[in-house]
Amino acid sequence: MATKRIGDVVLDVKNISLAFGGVKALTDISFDVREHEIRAIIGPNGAGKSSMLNCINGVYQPQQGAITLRGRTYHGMSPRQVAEMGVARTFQNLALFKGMSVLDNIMTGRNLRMKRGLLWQALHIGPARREETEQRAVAERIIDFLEIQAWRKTPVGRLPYGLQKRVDLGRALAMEPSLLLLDEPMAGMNVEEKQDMCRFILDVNDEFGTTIVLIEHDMGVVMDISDRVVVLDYGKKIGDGAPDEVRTSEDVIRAYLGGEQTQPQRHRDTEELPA
Ligand SMILES: Nc1ncnc2c1ncn2[C@@H]1O[C@H](COP(=O)(O)OP(=O)(O)OP(=O)(O)O)[C@@H](O)[C@H]1O
Repeated sequence: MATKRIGDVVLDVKNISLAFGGVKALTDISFDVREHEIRAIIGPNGAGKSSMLNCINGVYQPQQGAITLRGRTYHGMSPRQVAEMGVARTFQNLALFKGMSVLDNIMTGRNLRMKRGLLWQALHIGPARREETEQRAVAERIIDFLEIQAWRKTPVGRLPYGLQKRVDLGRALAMEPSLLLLDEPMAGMNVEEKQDMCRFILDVNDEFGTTIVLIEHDMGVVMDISDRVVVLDYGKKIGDGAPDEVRTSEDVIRAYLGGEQTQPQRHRDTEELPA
């Protein structure tokens, strides 16, 4: 296998602090993400992982700090503006239209790329029709890539959970992102579904060159596919480095195992760090 080429920093997260009233979700968090990297964010429940992704895609506006994507620093940008800069995400709790087909759900990811307005699309004439045909071709290519051709006309709500997660990935890929944020892509999956999802994430990273930031509770998966890992605990960064460095860090082991006597609810059975 060819050596993976990691490039320059594309996302720079600097001194981010975010609070909800008295709850400090994130305190002074800094880390960077390099081109073509798979960067994981891990930590026990409530550590601030989803809040971090929500800052990166513009859903939350941190009270302090700055996020810079490819040299552009966010200043009160909306999620749509961040998406237009090439950032797409999947969600912990799927954000799909259950009654719509696989193809139509993936087409919703193309909306950002549509040049013609809604009126043109509704009238379905001339350039709008041509554009829709082109957009459908892209959606069909994504369906082939994710090996979900057999269900392209099936309403998403009828699919098993693992396939719904794959469609959610397809909807995000339809935005042709340069930075893909994955919020617990393996949650609720069986072993076989996890293996498939791992393969697709690695293929997206490899074949499209997409940079990926992912939150995941399954430590085996994180250690297998990530280039570097950030560890959060109670909103603070307690580790940052290659999977092997993080795995052997005393602070990280303490956060996962040490708290077990006092706060068992913060731990999930899939969360254990492998020996
Ligand atoms: N919209 C919100 N309003 C109020 N508090 C919030 C909000 N979002 C997150 N929090 C709080 O911020 C802290 C961090 O939550 P967050 O969901 O980011 O953690 P997490 O690491 O993603 O947890 P999990 O693994 O359980 O999904 C928690 O104390 C949570 O209750």
